[in-house]
Amino acid sequence: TRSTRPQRLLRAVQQKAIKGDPQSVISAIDYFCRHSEWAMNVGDEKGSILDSVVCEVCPTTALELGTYCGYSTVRIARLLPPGTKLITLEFNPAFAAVARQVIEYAGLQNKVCLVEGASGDLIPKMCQMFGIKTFDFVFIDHWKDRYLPDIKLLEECQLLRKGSILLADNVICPGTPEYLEYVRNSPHYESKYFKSHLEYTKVEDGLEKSVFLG
Ligand SMILES: CCCNc1ncnc2c1ncn2[C@@H]1O[C@H](/C=C/CNC(=O)c2cc(-c3ccc(F)cc3)cc(O)c2O)[C@@H](O)[C@H]1O
Ligand SMILES: [Mg+2]
Repeated sequence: TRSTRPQRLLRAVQQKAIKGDPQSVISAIDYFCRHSEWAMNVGDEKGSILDSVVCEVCPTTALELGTYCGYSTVRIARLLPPGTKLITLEFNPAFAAVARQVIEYAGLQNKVCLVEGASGDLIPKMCQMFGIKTFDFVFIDHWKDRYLPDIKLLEECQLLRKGSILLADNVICPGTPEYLEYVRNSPHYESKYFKSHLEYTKVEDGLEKSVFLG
């Protein structure tokens, strides 16, 4: 049977990147998506905004919703100091299998914990599974209609603290109108929009950075 796009993306990493070199894995995926097949990775332009926010926050605990092929997982994990963990949630087993291999190729398996399952089921288990009290940083890039319910769940589970940073992809394209309305109007958040472009295209998109105020 035909390979899937994530499998072809993984093959491009294995053929073009250097094992243990996260930057070469990132470049191989960006090259594949620009010159072979578009894929819904955050990409290089929004990715450098992601990098700067991660470096500014220096999180000790980080969560990613929607691993897909592990591109943003590698971008985030490569910037984390030793001893910190990025927990990434992915409910599609085929995507999770590809992501594990991408993360391992980058040599970042010790900084990442990929948990297979739905965010709605797993978020309430973060404390019992990992002893996590609160997350310093959350990157949101899963199904767009799940952004809002999942941050409300993070609030309910008391997994956010004063100063926790949420960074959401695709707030323009495909768009997350309910999420934007909430974080921009809620007294519990201070929000800022980072204008950019949809990965590998000239279409406008951007990232919304929201600080939880408690
Ligand atoms: C139970 C569902 C909610 N909980 C969930 N828990 C764990 N993982 C979940 C997940 N939802 C979705 N996922 C996973 O996240 C990923 C989903 C990402 C959805 N992303 C998009 O749709 C997207 C789409 C575009 C896009 C933009 C323009 C266009 F023309 C076509 C596509 C661009 C992006 O950057 C995107 O992120 C998959 O790997 C999926 O299996
Ligand atoms: Mg996205």
